[in-house]
Amino acid sequence: MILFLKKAVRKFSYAFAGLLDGIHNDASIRLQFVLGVCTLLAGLLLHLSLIEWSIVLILVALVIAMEYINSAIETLTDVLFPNYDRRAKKIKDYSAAAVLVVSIVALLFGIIIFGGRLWIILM
Ligand SMILES: Nc1ncnc2c1ncn2[C@@H]1O[C@H](COP(=O)(O)OP(=O)(O)OP(=O)(O)O)[C@@H](O)[C@H]1O
Repeated sequence: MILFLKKAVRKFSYAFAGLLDGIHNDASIRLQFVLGVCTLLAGLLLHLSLIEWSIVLILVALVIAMEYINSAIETLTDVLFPNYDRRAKKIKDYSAAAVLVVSIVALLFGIIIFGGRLWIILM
């Protein structure tokens, strides 16, 4: 049991180190964190409902997680293909497209949720 807990703590510390490394060394990840924090602050200001908070939190986490996966794939691709290679281009472009899809959905939900709240306040 203690061995299992030690292993779990070690795994968590690796994941946490990855989290911090991304924030320190990857501009795209940092940007997503900044946008995420701004979104959460806007949510606090606009007093979102429970269901709105649930959607916002899921989407903020999803976009940030996708950015981490995209960066990991980019790093791996750079190792596997140090020179120009059309397979590397495909891998990186598909990976970036995945982030784009989630980001567009998050943006649309943001417009609906935050736009709706502003509409209620301003009317
Ligand atoms: N080895 C390669 N072979 C072919 N095309 C590549 C290669 N590396 C990058 N590319 C192309 O250049 C684009 C940008 O790649 P890059 O590695 O600069 O990623 P990025 O999107 O700028 O991310 P970041 O700035 O976070 O590194 C890729 O989406 C891909 O189209």
